[in-house]
Amino acid sequence: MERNNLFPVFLKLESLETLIVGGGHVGLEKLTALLKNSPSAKITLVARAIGEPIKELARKHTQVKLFERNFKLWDLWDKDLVLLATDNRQLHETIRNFARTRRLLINVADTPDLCDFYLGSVVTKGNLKIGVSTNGKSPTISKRIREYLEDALPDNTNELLDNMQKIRDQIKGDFSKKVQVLNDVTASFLERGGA
Ligand SMILES: C[C@@]1(CC(=O)O)C2=NC(=C\c3[nH]c(c(CCC(=O)O)c3CC(=O)O)Cc3[nH]c(c(CC(=O)O)c3CCC(=O)O)/C=C3\N/C(=C\2)[C@@H](CCC(=O)O)[C@]3(C)CC(=O)O)/[C@H]1CCC(=O)O
Ligand SMILES: NC(=O)c1ccc[n+]([C@@H]2O[C@H](COP(=O)([O-])OP(=O)(O)OC[C@H]3O[C@@H](n4cnc5c(N)ncnc54)[C@H](O)[C@@H]3O)[C@@H](O)[C@H]2O)c1
Repeated sequence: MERNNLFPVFLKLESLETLIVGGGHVGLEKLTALLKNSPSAKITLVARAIGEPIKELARKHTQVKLFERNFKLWDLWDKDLVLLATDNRQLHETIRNFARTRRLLINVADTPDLCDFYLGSVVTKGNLKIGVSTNGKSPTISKRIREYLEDALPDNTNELLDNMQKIRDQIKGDFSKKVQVLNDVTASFLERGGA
C-alpha cells in the first residue's frame, strides 16, 4: 500500500521569518491559515497588487509587513520559509530554484511537485493541535477529517491537559514509574470524554 512519508513538525513562526508572494485569493488563504494558528507570526507579504482583505488582516496583526510591488530576489535574503501564491507559474519556478540554492523551505500554491512542505488541515482545542495531511491526494478529505475531529474531541480537552501538567509536575520517583502513572490516569480518556 502507498503511504504518507511526510514528516510533520510544529513550527514556532514567531521566531522565524516567513515570506508570502502574492496578494490575491490564494495569498489571503495562506496568510489566514498562518495567522489563525500563529497570530504573532512574523510575515512579510510582497505582491504587485494586494487585496483589501489582506490589508485589513495586516492592520489587525501589526507585525505583518506588506509591500505592494513586484517580487525582488532580495526578498528571500532574510527569510526562513517561503510561500508562493501568484498567478505566474514561470515566476514560481524561478523563485523556487533560487530559494533552493539558499536551502529555504518553500510551498508553491497548487504545485505539489515544487513544494518542500504542504500546509495541513488543523484541529485546535486549547493546547491540543492535530495536523492532517492526505499527502496531497485530497485537501477536501483533510478538511472533512478536521471537521470530524473538531466535533469528536471532548470540549474539556484543554482542562485535561492542564490537569495532566499538574500531575506531571507532582509525580516523584524514577522516570519509568512516572510514565506508568501517566499512562494509568489517561487509560480511559477518550472513552469517558475526559479525566
Ligand atoms: C489543508 C489545506 C491547508 C491550507 O491550504 O491552509 C490545503 N488545502 C486546503 C483546501 C483546499 N485546497 C484546494 C481545495 C479545492 C478542492 C480540491 O482540489 O480538493 C480545497 C478544499 C476547500 O477549500 O474546500 C485546492 C488545491 N489544493 C492543492 C491543489 C493542487 C494539487 O492538488 O495538485 C489544489 C487544486 C487547485 C486547482 O484546482 O488547480 C494542493 C494542496 N493543498 C494543501 C492543503 C496541500 C495538501 C494537503 C493534504 O495533503 O491534504 C497541498 C498539496 C499543497 C499546499 O497548498 O500546501 C486546506 C484545507 C483547510 C481546511 O481544513 O479547511
Ligand atoms: N483562487 C482560487 O481559489 C484558485 C484555485 C485553484 C487554483 N488557483 C491558482 O492559484 C494561483 C493564484 O490564484 P489567485 O486567485 O490568488 O490569483 P490572483 O490573480 O487573485 O492573485 C495573484 C497575485 O499575484 C500577484 N503577482 C503576480 N505577479 C507578481 C510578481 N511578479 N511579483 C509580485 N506579485 C505578483 C498579483 O499582484 C496578485 O496579488 C493562480 O495560478 C490560480 O490559477 C487559484
